[in-house]
Amino acid sequence: MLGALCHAPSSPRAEERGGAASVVADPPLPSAFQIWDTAGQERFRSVTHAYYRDAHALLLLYDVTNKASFDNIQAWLTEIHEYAQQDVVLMLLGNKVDSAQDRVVKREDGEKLAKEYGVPFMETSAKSGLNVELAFTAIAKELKHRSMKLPNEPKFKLHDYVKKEVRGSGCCRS
Ligand SMILES: Nc1nc2c(ncn2[C@@H]2O[C@H](COP(=O)(O)OP(=O)(O)OP(=O)(O)O)[C@@H](O)[C@H]2O)c(=O)[nH]1
Repeated sequence: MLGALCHAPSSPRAEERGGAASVVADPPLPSAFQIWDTAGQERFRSVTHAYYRDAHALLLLYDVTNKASFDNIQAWLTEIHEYAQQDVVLMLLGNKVDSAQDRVVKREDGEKLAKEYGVPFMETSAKSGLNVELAFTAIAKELKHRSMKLPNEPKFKLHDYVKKEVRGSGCCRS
């Protein structure tokens, strides 16, 4: 699954492209975000990039109980490199950590992959809510800081923020 975030301007300029509507940020200060959930399945791959090519941020999710979803991440990253905006904010999320007994992808594997590609990483659970708000808050803060570019404010560091705020699943990390 791939989540795409776009700044949503107050009067959106939506463009129909190949059947997909994308919203482009016009004003420098976003007041809201549009969140798109795109299909993660291989058979939709050829149309998915139409949904995320104008996105300002992409949340790349795999399922910690499904090794194939983790193995797909590299292909997604290659795709994103080709089709997404050059300065798109990326975040890798290992979801379903509430299903500890079914876990097949270790946290360390996610961390390693994220490090390889230089993207922030955290494990999440849509079921328990673990780190879900944090993931969106971190992306929102990054996009806000980028669009405001206040010269006297210290630069927001997404990686550092995520490292400081991230919570573990309860079993292994506080
Ligand atoms: N236990 C658990 N189940 C989850 C979690 N997130 C999603 N699910 C379940 O996993 C299944 C698939 O969820 P979807 O949200 O459809 O997955 P998806 O990745 O969007 O699927 P695609 O449309 O193929 O991209 C559903 O049955 C969800 O209820 C989670 O954090 N924990």
